[in-house]
This record gives sequence, structure tokens and C-alpha cells, in this order.
Amino acid sequence: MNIHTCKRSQKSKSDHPEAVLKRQRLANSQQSRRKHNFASRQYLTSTDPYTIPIDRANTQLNTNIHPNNINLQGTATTIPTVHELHSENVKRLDANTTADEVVRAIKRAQNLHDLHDVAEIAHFLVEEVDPSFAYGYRGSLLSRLAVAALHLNNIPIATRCITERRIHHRSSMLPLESSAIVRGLTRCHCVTEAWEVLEDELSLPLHGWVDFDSTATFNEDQQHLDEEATRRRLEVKERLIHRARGIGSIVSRHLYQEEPTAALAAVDKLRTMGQIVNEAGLTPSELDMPWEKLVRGAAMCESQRRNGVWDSIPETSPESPSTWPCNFVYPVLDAMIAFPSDNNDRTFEALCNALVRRTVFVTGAVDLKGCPSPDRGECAFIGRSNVGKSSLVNMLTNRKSLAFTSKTPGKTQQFNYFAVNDKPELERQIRYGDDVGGSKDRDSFYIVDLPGFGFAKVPQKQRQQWSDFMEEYFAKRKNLKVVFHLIDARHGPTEEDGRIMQKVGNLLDSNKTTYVVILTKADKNVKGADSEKNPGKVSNKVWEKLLETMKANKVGYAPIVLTSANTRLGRDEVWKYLRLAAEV
Ligand SMILES: Nc1nc2c(ncn2[C@@H]2O[C@H](COP(=O)(O)OP(=O)(O)OP(=O)(O)O)[C@@H](O)[C@H]2O)c(=O)[nH]1
Ligand SMILES: [Mg+2]
Repeated sequence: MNIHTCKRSQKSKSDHPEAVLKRQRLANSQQSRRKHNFASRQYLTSTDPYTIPIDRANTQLNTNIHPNNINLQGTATTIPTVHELHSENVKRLDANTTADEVVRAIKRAQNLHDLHDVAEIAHFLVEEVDPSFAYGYRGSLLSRLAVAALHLNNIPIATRCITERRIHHRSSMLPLESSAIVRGLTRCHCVTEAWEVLEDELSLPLHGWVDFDSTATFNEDQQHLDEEATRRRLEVKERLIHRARGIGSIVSRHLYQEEPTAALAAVDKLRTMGQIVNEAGLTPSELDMPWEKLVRGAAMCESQRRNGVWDSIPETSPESPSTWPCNFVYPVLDAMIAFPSDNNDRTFEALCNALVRRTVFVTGAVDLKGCPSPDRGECAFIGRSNVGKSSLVNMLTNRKSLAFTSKTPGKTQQFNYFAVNDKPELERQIRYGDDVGGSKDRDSFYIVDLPGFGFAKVPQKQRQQWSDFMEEYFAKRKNLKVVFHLIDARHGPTEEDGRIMQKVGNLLDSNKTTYVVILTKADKNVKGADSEKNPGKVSNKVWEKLLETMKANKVGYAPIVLTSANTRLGRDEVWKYLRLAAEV
């Protein structure tokens, strides 16, 4: 049977007199059911689904019940109206309904998208039932119902439940529930309302409320903290977790809705939370932030920008693209770095795909004249031979062999220039690989992999030539934005490293160029190092020696990053500085 005959036979089947009769019977029974349930019919046909039907409003009882009369079994005692539900388990809401049954009815209504039941439950819970019903638990019921209503895209019912909960059940509002409401509101595009809930219910701890002493380890001090302080501390932690996730979902909504300006503002709020999140000692697994999703959303916005979606926005507009960063992924990266690092491979993969779209080897320079024109920022990787410069470049760009690495020292013999994010000249060339140059894009930059110093087998004359070139390069290369000085984390700085620091101190303009010390091969200090639990470390002895050498050479101000090309430790942190070359 071909497709056409199949379709024809289906059509004729549905036109069969018996089928028509069956449909009519079904329609009639549905109609009579609706008639029977007069109240709910009125409720559903109202333009505002939360308008109370007049007949019900008139029959409401005075719900002011003295606290002494609270029904401890949590059942409703003064409900005048019976609310018929579609649910088989909880057929009606009336005087004998328990809180548990309401939860079941909400769950069912949410799962089966039963707006009728949601509306009935809302009416029962918000307008009619007396205050003793589900005492202490009513706020949770309301938040569950709000989430269910949002699940069904019914904003008026959700808003009513949220308001009722905030006004009358404030004391029992849980951060977990507030955060679920924020997510629901964001999903329904009610971002302003979501912000309101965030600000009101998940606001940061009041000043002095909880003392997050970052120097005190939680375990040691826990015994001395009285119970109340511990409880509050945990409460604040929970609130912070849900607040961070709530903002995360708002950022995500804006990014996937392609609203970059709003997304940038929200992601900045996330970044500013970083400090207190760290002080509170929250771990990445406790926070469980959706970084990968945010990075992918930012990358999607970025690709839309490259496709010219926002080109027509005028310069004078507050949403003008001229106020945006060179790549939307960078602000997300900033927030990620402000939070405790989870060193997640998938997130980094997404990050790298967005930040390093193309890499091209440009040239190997042996003097300043041989360097490409300084039309964009560049970052240089310097350090002793075999310290891991080329490996780090590959790790950071997520490329296996962009820069050649070798066990034999002295592999890199010239200033190797790699262009990142050049626009390809021809479409065809993209498909055939990265071996062709192009023109500069908004976030293009150069990575410069330098020859290693201190390798005995390289002739003295050659070493002198490299050293002279490096001095000239530090002093004269205008577009040099970042210098990464790599030092082996097992051995610490050598004498040669000290001399390099001296050159940096004397020649580099610290206002123009950022100098960063990177400790490499940190995995080698840990037996059986792995990327998740034990990515690498540095000994106190090496650390102290490094600080001393830096201070002695007037570069004590420089940041230090611990890395490993094997376990990929420190990659987000290094990108924090690498981006300075892109953002010119
Ligand atoms: N275990 C471990 N090995 C590393 C790491 N980084 C580099 N290596 C190894 O160290 C050796 C030297 O790495 P390269 O990246 O070629 O070093 P380089 O600094 O570029 O060396 P030159 O080009 O000679 O200056 C290679 O065998 C790498 O596999 C690291 O983080 N951990
Ligand atoms: Mg090398």
C-alpha cells in the first residue's frame, strides 16, 4: 500500500457512520459533564481564569477562625462548596479533604495538563478553605500549585497563589520552593516577576546576619557554633544556592530568547554573587550551576550577532551592540570564574568551541620585523625549555596539535604566531581546514609560543639572539596584552626565571600588559592525579620560593595560576587573562 492509498483508507474510516455516531456520543457526554459542573464551566470561560464565579463568592463563609480551633489533623472544616475534580483518586475537594490529597491532585493536574483541576484547587485553596487547613504547610501547597499553573502557562492563577503565599505564609516560605517558582516564571517569560521573587524571597543575607569567616574551616568551628547559628548558616547556604540557580535560569531565558542586553545584566548579577558563594564555602556539586547551558546560549547569541541579526540597532540605542563585549561568552566565563570551579570537560568544550572558532599558524618570527602586523591583541607564552608551553597552548585552545610538543627540550625554535578567530576568506576553505588565513574578526587575537630558554644544547649565539629578541619584543610590541610566564610546579623558579622576571619588571608596561605566572605540570605532584578529584597541587616550599623570587624582582603583584595540561586544571582561570588579548 502506498502513502496515498493509506491516507485515503484512513479518511474513509473516520467518515464511517459508526465513527461519526461515536464522536457525537462523546461530545454529548462531555457537554453534559460540563453542564453538571456549572461552577467550573464559569470559571474556565471567564477571561481572567481567576475571577471568582458570583454564586461562589456569595457563599463564602467567614474564615476567621480562632487559632485555638485549628484542626490538628489538617483537614478542612468549613468549606461550603464541593469542588469536583477530574482526578480518579481525589474526586472532590471538600470538608474532609486532607493536605496530602491536595498534593496528589496538584501533581496529577500538572502531569496531565488539567487546567480545570488546577483552577478548582486554586479556588479551594486560596479563596474558600479556612486558614487552619494544612496549617504550616499551606505555603508549600500554594507554591506547588503556582508551579503547576506555570507549567500550564496560566499566569493569573500562578500570580494569585504566589501573592497569597507571600502575604499570608511568609514565615514558611522555603528557598527550594521560591527557586522552583522563579524557574517556572522564567519559563513563562515573566522575567520581571521572577526577579521580584528572587529579590524578595531569595535575597542575600542581611548584613551581619551570618558571619562567613572564610578562614575558619567549617568542621573545626562547627562544634563551637551554637545550634541556632549553624541552622542559620545552612539556611543562608541553601538560599544562596537557590538564588544562584534562579539567576542562572533568568540568564538562560534571556540568552535563548536572544535578548543579549538583559542577559548581560543578569549574568553580571551572577558574577557579583561569586564572592559570597566562595565565602560560604559552597562546592560546585552543591551549586550545580548550568554553566554549559549558559555557555551554549551565549554562543548561540554570538553566532546570531555574527549573522547580522542586531546590525540594524542604532548606535544611540541603550541596547546598541557597541556596548556589548567582543564575544557574549566572555561575561559567562567571568561569572564561571567568580564561582568555585567545577573543571567540567563538557562546559570547557562548549566554551572553547565558542571562543576559539578557528586557529591558523601564521608565521615563525625570529625578529621584530618578522612579526605579523599588530592589528589585534596578542598573548605570549614564555618559560624554560620543556616546561610545557606548547602543551598549554594546545590545552587552552582545545586542539591536539596546534603547537608542536616534544619530550626533547628545544622543540620550539622561533616565535610561533597562531591567529585565533580569523574570518576565513572563502567558504570552501573552512571545509578544507584551518590552514588558510583570513581577515580579523571582533574577537581575533594572536597566541605566540616562544622558544624555551635555558636549554644547554642550543648554541650560545642562538640563545643570545632569542634573549635579545625577547627584550625588544617586551619593550616595543605595542599589541602585547598578556605575558604568561610558565614555571614547573615541581621545581619552582630557576635563576633564568628570575632574570626573566627582572626583564618583565624593567621592560613591560604594567598598565598595558598583564603579566601572569603559571605553574605547570601540577599533576606530577600528585600520585594518580585525575581531572576530577585530584587535578594537581604545588608544595609549600615551591610556593614560598616563587613568592620570594617574584617579590625580589618587583613582580610580586602578578597573579599565579596552577595548571596541568594533562588534567586540564586551571584552564578557565587562564582564559580569564587570555581574553584580555581578544578584547582590544
Ligand atoms: N604530566 C604532564 N606533562 C606535561 C604537561 N605539560 C607538558 N607536559 C610534557 O612535557 C613535555 C614538554 O612539553 P612542551 O609543551 O613541548 O614544552 P615546551 O615548553 O613547549 O618545550 P620547548 O618547545 O622545548 O620550549 C612533553 O612531553 C609534554 O607531554 C603537564 O601539565 N603534565
Ligand atoms: Mg614548545
